[in-house]
Amino acid sequence: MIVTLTANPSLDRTIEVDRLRRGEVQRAIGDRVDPGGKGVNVSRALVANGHATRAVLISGGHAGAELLDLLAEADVPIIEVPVSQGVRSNLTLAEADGTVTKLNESGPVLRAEEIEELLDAAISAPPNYALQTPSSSIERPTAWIAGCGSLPPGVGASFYAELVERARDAGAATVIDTSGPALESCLASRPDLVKPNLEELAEAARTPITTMGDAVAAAQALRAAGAGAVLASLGAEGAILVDADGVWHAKAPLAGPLVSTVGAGDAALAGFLAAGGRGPEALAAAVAWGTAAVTLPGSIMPGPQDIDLDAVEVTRAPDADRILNPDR
Ligand SMILES: O=P(O)(O)OC[C@@]1(O)O[C@H](CO)[C@@H](O)[C@@H]1O
Repeated sequence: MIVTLTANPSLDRTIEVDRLRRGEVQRAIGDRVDPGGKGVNVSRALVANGHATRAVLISGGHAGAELLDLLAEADVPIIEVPVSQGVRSNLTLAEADGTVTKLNESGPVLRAEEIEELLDAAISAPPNYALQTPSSSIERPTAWIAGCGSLPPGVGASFYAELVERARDAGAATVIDTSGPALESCLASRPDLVKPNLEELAEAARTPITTMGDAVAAAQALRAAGAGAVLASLGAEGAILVDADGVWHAKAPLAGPLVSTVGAGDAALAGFLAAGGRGPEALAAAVAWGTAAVTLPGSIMPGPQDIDLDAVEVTRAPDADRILNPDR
């Protein structure tokens, strides 16, 4: 059982244009709305692949109501914490050449009691979630709690550190996927895993990253600061896993044209957790799920029909001199 916590979920609206021309009135050539927020996406990907999950998220306002409807349609089990201000809407402008411009609102201001309820919901929601199958009821204790995404206004940077400590007391492993001060301040609480992208990794380690060697050194710096393992997504270069056993790199070719990178990191994290949450097999799954996600529109999460584990190449001790390009 994997519980995700999204303190700042969103209604993700994608508008497709041929080419974005700033300052002009343009007609969309396509549009779509997806449920959004990083933890929400992780749960959506898990559901799409038949894994037990619960998405803990705030709810409120018109966007929040639409978000809940979309999650119900997708059969994503949720635990909602109603808050006084409305859930945000985020906008993606997708151009025909694959360029994506994303405009994320800051989100509702949360009150102290709402923040406390959110933490409580994540920790106490699912001690023994019973998954019903036709013949039996399988007990699934919470294996992982995934704290994902930005923190809305009013939520202090120590939110994820608090989550990690409470989860540890409750016997669950934790992964944190966030950026900036929220990422930096959770490290001292020793999360089992953090999942930065290249930019977030460079920011947290306070070092520019140009090569694979730089990325590995930055991941090692995050481990030295307290993270048990670092799963860093590297765009077209796949991902690296740096843990107590060493360094692995995994990469896969795209099975079709690149359509949207939005949510690909979330799909990768879902794949990693679904495959056990540690070691090279989980890294391979992360890259297979993330690579599948970028060939799908908006933030559609890949299902088994999209994911090709056999296409992933995993190597130990990757070439340190390899130049990394964050763009796919
Ligand atoms: O503003 P945050 O919380 O950092 O990111 C939010 C977000 O960009 O992340 C998801 C993709 O990873 C989207 O569904 C959502 O709009």
